[in-house]
Amino acid sequence: MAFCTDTVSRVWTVVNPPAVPKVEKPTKFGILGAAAIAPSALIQPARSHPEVVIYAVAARNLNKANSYAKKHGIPKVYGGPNGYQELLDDPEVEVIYNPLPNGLHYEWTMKALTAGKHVLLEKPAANTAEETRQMFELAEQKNLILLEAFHYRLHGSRFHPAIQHVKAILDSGELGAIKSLAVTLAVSKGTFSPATDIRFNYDLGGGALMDMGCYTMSCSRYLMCANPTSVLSTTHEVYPPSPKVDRRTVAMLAFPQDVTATITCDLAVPLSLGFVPTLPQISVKVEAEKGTLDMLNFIVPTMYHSISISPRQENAASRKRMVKAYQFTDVGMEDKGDKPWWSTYRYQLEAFVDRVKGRTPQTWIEKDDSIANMEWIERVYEKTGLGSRPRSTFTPP
Ligand SMILES: NC(=O)C1=CN([C@@H]2O[C@H](COP(=O)(O)OP(=O)(O)OC[C@H]3O[C@@H](n4cnc5c(N)ncnc54)[C@H](OP(=O)(O)O)[C@@H]3O)[C@@H](O)[C@H]2O)C=CC1
Ligand SMILES: O=C1OC[C@@H](O)[C@H](O)[C@H]1O
Repeated sequence: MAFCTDTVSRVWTVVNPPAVPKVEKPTKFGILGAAAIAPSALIQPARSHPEVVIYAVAARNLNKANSYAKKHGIPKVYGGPNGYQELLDDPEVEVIYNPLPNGLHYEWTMKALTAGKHVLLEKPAANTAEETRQMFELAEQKNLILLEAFHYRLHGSRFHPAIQHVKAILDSGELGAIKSLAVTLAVSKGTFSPATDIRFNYDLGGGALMDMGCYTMSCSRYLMCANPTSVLSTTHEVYPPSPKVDRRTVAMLAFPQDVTATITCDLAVPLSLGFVPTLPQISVKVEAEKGTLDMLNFIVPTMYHSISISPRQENAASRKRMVKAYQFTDVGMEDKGDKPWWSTYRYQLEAFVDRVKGRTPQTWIEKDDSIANMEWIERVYEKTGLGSRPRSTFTPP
C-alpha cells in the first residue's frame, strides 16, 4: 500500500512540482521550437529551480508559439520564419534549450553559440561526431556552456543515485569482472506516429539508434568506463517507407578485457497477438564473474526502478538483494537536498545551472564523451550499411 501511495505521490509531483520563489535576477531560458519534450525536460523542472525562468519560446508558426506560451506561462513569444533567430537575438535570453529534430541540432546550436548563449542541447548531440566536435569547440572558444542532455546520468552534483549505485556496485568488485552487458530501450508500436514523428524522418536525423540507441550506447560506455573497441555485429529492421530509417537496431560491441555489450533499440516493437501494445523495455543486464545485476528503467528512474543483485552461490562476499535509489540517502549517501520527486531532468537542470553560474558540479557529460558517443553511433550505422544520418548543410559564418 505504502509503495503505491509513494509511487503515485512521486509521479504526480514530478509533473506538478511546487513552484519556488525566484532569485532577484534568475537566468532566462529561451526554447527553440514548441517541442513535445520541453515541458518534462525543462518547463516543469524550472518551476522548482530558484535561479531559472522560462522566458521565451519560438515556433515556426506564431499561433502555435502563442498557444504553447499561454499553456506553459511563458511571457515572450517569437514566431514565423525568423522566430528562432529573433529569439537568439533577444539580449534578455541567456540560455537556449535546443529540442529541435536531431538533424537541426548542429545548425541551431552553432547559431545560438554565435549569438553568445549557453546551450542545453537535446540528445543525440548532432547527426555526426564531426558536427559534435565543432559545436563543443565553438562553445570552448566563446567560453560558453554546452551540454548534451543525457539526463539519466546527471543528477545534481552527482550521478543519478540509481545508475550511480549500479556503477558503484560494479566498480566495487562485489560481482567480479564484467563479462557482458545488455542495454535495451524499446517501445511499442503505436508510441510514435511514423507518418509524422521526427524519429522516422531520415532527413531530420531519425532512426531508432539515434533516438534510443544513443542512450544504450552512452550507458554501455559509462558502465564500462571505456569506449568500444569494435562493432562485432549488427542486425536491424527498417521502416519500409523510409529505407534508411532503422525502426530497430541491435548491435554487439566489443569492449576492452573481452567484454561484449549488446545494445538494442526499437521505436515500434510489434504488437503482441497483433493488437496488444507491449510494455516499454528499459533495462540494463550485467553478467559478471561472480553474479548478475539487473536494472529496470535506467532512463526515467524517478517514476519507478529496481536494481537486483544476484551473486552466485559461492560468492560469500555478496548477498542477493533488490535496491531502490530515488534519493542519495536511499543508498547511504550524503543528503544533497534532493527530493524523491526530482526527475532526472530536474537534476540535469541543477547541474547545468551550476556550470552556467561558474559553480562546479561533481559530474558532467564532457565534450569527449559526447563526441565519442556520436562516433560509435556512426560506426554502428556504418556496420548496418545504412550509413550516418545526413551532415548538416549549414555553414558557420
Ligand atoms: N531528453 C529526453 O528524454 C528526450 C529528448 N528528446 C529529443 O528532443 C528533440 C525533440 O523531440 P520531441 O520533442 O519529441 O519532438 P517534437 O517533434 O515534439 O519537437 C521538435 C520541434 O522541432 C521543431 N522543428 C523545426 N523544424 C522542424 C522540421 N523541419 N520538422 C519537424 N519539426 C521541426 C518543431 O518546432 P515548431 O514548434 O517551431 O514547429 C518541433 O516543435 C529530439 O532531439 C529528441 O531526440 C525527445 C524526447 C525525450
Ligand atoms: O529521449 C528519449 O527518451 C525517451 C524515448 O521514449 C524518446 O523516444 C527519446 O527521444
